[in-house]
Amino acid sequence: MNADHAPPRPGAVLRRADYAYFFIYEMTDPVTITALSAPGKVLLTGGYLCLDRAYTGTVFALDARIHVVVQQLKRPRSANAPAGETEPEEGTVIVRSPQFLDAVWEYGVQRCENGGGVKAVQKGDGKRNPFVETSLSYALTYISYVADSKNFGSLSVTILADSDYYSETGPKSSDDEEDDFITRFMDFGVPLFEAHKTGLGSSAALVTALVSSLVIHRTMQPEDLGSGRDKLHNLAQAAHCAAQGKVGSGFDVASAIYGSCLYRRFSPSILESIGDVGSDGFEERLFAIVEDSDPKHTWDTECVDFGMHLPHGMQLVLCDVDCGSQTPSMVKKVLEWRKNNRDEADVLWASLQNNNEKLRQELKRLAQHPGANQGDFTDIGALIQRTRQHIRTMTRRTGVPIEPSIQTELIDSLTELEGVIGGVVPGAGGYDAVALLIQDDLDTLERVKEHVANWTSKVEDDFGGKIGNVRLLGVRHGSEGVRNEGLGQYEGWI
Ligand SMILES: Nc1ncnc2c1ncn2[C@@H]1O[C@H](COP(=O)(O)OP(=O)(O)O)[C@@H](O)[C@H]1O
Ligand SMILES: C[C@@](O)(CCOP(=O)(O)OP(=O)(O)O)CC(=O)O
Repeated sequence: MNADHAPPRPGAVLRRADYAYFFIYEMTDPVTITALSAPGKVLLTGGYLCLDRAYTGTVFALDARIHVVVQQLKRPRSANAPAGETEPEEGTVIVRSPQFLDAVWEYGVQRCENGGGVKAVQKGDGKRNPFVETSLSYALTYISYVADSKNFGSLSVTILADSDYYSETGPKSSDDEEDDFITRFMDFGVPLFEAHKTGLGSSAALVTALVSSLVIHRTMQPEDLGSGRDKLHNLAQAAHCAAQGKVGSGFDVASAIYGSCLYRRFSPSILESIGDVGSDGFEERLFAIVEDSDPKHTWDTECVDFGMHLPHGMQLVLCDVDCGSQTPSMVKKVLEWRKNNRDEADVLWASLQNNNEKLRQELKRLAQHPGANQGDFTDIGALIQRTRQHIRTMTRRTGVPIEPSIQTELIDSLTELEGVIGGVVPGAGGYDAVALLIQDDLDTLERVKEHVANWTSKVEDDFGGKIGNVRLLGVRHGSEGVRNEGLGQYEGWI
């Protein structure tokens, strides 16, 4: 590393040595605490379709967010330390998720030979958290490569999640601002791995907030978040895919970074040859992926209209059915059916894409021209119904419970309520939470709440499923992606 390197010109494309400049000159006295959050998601339309780049998905970011606070426990060795000074002992990263019982993971930082990067190695024999572990390894590898230093000091990382990510949390008062504030971060009182997820995309929000906070903490300033967003997206997609053990469409990570958007996925080949942390040359491959510097594998994610809002007078709510579905096996079956029935699938996929696009355009038109519809969302309701018809065809033809009949019954009955515009099974569908577009007023909210509180199914499900308690989650449309956070809200938790 050359400490005499000249500062990069403002606006210049940064090279590795430039990062080293920042690390030496700007980061020798690093900020001691960094806090960021990233939102959960709901894929309103485009489930299964958006796995293929030929189609798109409309994804809404939610106001339920996962927060990560990084604190520097021990400063890294100064870059100006005299040559030959012995390296201090290896750094430690302690990760806590204090809302859950026994959710503490302690990692040693292992430097790998032959450019293999930096591996977070869990100490002790507690249950591993692959999303935390992989995010640490990927973020620390990237940071150490750009800063040309493997010295991080010791870090403490605290994860805090909004209540609606998990079903255990009990009904949250959704129209009482004060209650919402008091219960912002709940003590869930259960071990993390026993918590029932509501399907808002906790792992994507977590990975995004975790890698972003570490990179900002060590190689950028919080003000750089906007300009660094694309790189953080690339890093978070790579880490999330590795932790999941598969390349999904990545819509959840994209919305965690950019917020609500029309999403077209990246070409899977971009991440296919990255290899494992520790393999020879891993750090260089990861760097090329994050910096988008490999001309053979250029990032081609499209997030159109990101940060988009719902039309004035409309709100998005979710009704949790406390059941959950198995997305990977559903995806496998749907894709298999598509492969074996290509002609039929192409017609169905095209009809869905076409109608979903009309729905998105109408939402956009109304958002841009408040008052154009005089509060009448009938057209939106009709487009939602059409999309659902296609989804039900998909359900019948694939034999996968995307919109099983007990969900049809629930959504139909909700749609009949005054003020409810329409509802869908978002994402992969199944027995997950249903998403409703409603008129944004307290009476409608009250009607929905009451309806689901007294809900009992009267049909026999076509896939044998059962709905437990249905409850209106407190979560709403959030639109914004990853963002810096103030520290006041974490009092008592960090
Ligand atoms: N609050 C949290 N603290 C630590 N890890 C978490 C937290 N929330 C989620 N995770 C990690 O994400 C995993 C859940 O990811 P996944 O099964 O993909 O669910 P989701 O559909 O919510 O993304 C958990 O098993 C855990 O590893
Ligand atoms: C099928 C999909 O297109 C959408 C799945 O959406 P969900 O919102 O159901 O996802 P999970 O939270 O991971 O279960 C798969 C994908 O796009 O990766």
